[in-house]
Amino acid sequence: MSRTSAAVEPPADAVRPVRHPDAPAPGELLGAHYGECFGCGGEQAHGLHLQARAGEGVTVTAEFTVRPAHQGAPGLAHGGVLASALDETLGSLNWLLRTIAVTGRLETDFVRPVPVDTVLYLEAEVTAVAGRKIYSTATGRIGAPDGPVAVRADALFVEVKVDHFIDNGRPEEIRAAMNDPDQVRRTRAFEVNP
Ligand SMILES: CCCCCCCC/C=C\CCCCCCCC(=O)SCCNC(=O)CCNC(=O)[C@H](O)C(C)(C)COP(=O)(O)OP(=O)(O)OC[C@H]1O[C@@H](n2cnc3c(N)ncnc32)[C@H](O)[C@@H]1OP(=O)(O)O
Repeated sequence: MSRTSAAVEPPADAVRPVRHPDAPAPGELLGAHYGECFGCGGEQAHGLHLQARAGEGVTVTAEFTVRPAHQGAPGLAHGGVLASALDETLGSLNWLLRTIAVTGRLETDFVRPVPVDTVLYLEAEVTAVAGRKIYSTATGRIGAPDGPVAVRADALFVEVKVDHFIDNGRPEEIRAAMNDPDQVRRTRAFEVNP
């Protein structure tokens, strides 16, 4: 059962997404965009530590293991954590477009409960682009990459300038990010125009 709303349906003038020529090759890990990111950062003790891998076209795959820190009901993943895993996987797609974008809307279907220790196999794809709006879709399967679908999502990301973060982020983290040569390099790479 999927009840996708019109807000995440591409408009008639949307175009197919174009993979950036410098996007990582299919099979390559994308790496974290920020060490403290709850979704992908290696420095967040209870984060998802999700690792996304480039696929063909504008697609990615990712895996996320549900840990005890991610529970909602006893022994089961919290729905918000599963939505975070979908959000992070969908967000990582924008790296293949070399576009900085944030989630405007995320519509999630929770199809099956996901027990602790389960590996969630995620796949995501950008389906269309209309100006600053990026439309994408994702599924998360349990047990195996071709296992039963447990969660799925449709999303609208909106392209932003790096100023979005500089103007809105807490100054101490922004300062630290700007002093981290690695973060600056990642951000510059994002800013390259196609
Ligand atoms: C060196 C130091 C610096 C550090 C650099 C770091 C680089 C990091 C790199 C990468 C980070 C990636 C992070 C990934 C993490 C996973 C993804 C997330 O969880 S992101 C967090 C959650 N999301 C938000 O916090 C957004 C909060 N919302 C906003 O800021 C605004 O609402 C925003 C930007 C989404 C839109 O605001 P507007 O003023 O720019 O633009 P308007 O005109 O409102 O919208 C543009 C178009 O989009 C539609 N739109 C916007 N929101 C919509 C919605 N919710 N539903 C439907 N349509 C929507 C509008 O109707 C409009 O469409 P029409 O052009 O008129 O056709």
